[in-house]
Amino acid sequence: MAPAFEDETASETNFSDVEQLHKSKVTVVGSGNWGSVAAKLIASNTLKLSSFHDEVRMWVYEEILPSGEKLSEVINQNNENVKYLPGIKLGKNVVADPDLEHAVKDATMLVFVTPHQFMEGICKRLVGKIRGDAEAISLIKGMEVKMEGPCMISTLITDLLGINCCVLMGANIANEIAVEKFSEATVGYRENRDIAERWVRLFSTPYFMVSAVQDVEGVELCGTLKNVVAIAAGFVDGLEMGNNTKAAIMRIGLREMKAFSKLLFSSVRDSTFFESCGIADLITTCLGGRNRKVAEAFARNGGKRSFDELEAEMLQGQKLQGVSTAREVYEVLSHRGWLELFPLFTAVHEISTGRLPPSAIVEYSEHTPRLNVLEGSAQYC
Ligand SMILES: NC(=O)c1ccc[n+]([C@@H]2O[C@H](COP(=O)([O-])OP(=O)(O)OC[C@H]3O[C@@H](n4cnc5c(N)ncnc54)[C@H](O)[C@@H]3O)[C@@H](O)[C@H]2O)c1
Ligand SMILES: O=P(O)(O)OC[C@H](O)CO
Repeated sequence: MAPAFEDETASETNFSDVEQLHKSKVTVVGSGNWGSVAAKLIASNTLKLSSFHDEVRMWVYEEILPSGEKLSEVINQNNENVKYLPGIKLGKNVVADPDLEHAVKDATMLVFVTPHQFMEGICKRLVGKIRGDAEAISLIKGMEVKMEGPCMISTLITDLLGINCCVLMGANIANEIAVEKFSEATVGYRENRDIAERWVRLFSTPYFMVSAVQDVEGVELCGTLKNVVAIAAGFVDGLEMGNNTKAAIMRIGLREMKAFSKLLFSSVRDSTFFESCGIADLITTCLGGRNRKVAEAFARNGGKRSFDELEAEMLQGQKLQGVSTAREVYEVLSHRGWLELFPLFTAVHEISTGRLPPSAIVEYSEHTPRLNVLEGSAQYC
């Protein structure tokens, strides 16, 4: 009887090996505030969905904590990112890994969620280190500006790593999702609806409702540009200009977001601005985001303390995206001769760099009728 038993065990093992081989393996590249919440969301789903491996690997940019311990080790001991998401359990199937190459090597689904300024360096380190059949999604709100022009982070990932990349953006203040308050998000995809649906399944929970639209650039530009408008909203708050002024800034900002997106990519759809990634993210960021908060402090101090100083003091290692995005947008605008067409975006950069006082945010935004020039206008790239 012994051999028969052995045979059965062998065939069961083989079957389970084959099953395991076909399961998607997820790695989250990034472990800041949103990166940690994304890992938590995903980890709750991989336990329930049979097409995914239970374990979710999370790459941690290693840091030594004031206690002298390594952040990655503390995350694995406590199942909690004590620096970037204190007080929240990530799920026991989240494994923090400080070795970038090791973290990604077996992954078939890569979730990129770091501050945008680090992504080019990370992608360069990953060339030749990931699986050829991997799929990616970027949760990163930001862009790079190259000699050739602006480059969205999803494009950077595709160009450097040779893999397809969707995006996920939305009205998603991480700390609220961490405690499971209801919100929505938008996946942007290029062609393959099946892959978009796989991402939707991986992220969706009863409190995190995800839908997909075929407009990668539109979704990603909404997430990127709203951070510039949030800086403007923070200036308005710091100057105590009131709700009407803030609403005006948000309206003008949305108009500039749409015009800029459509000038860069004629494929961008109007309807995308009505998804969670559009108007909803703009509202939540201008009400409760980090960009708004630090910009408010900047204006209260009359622009005398720099954003770098305030960011370090107020965010304790978390990073703003709006100031660098305003600079990147400004580079595109000045290179293409569009500065006067985007007075709000232009003013945010000039105020952030100290060339104009915070009060210029309203003076400069008076010229919005110029934007009419852009409505339904030609493509520039
Ligand atoms: N936090 C939110 O509420 C939220 C929500 C939606 C989208 N996002 C977007 O997600 C992206 C990531 O933001 P986050 O909130 O997870 O991060 P964060 O700002 O909370 O944390 C900064 C992260 O950068 C890491 N880091 C520092 N120096 C680094 C380096 N040299 N190389 C690589 N990494 C380094 C830190 O370890 C930390 O993980 C951003 O594009 C942001 O706009 C954030
Ligand atoms: O805190 P912020 O300003 O980086 O914004 C966070 C999210 O992008 C809101 O959706």
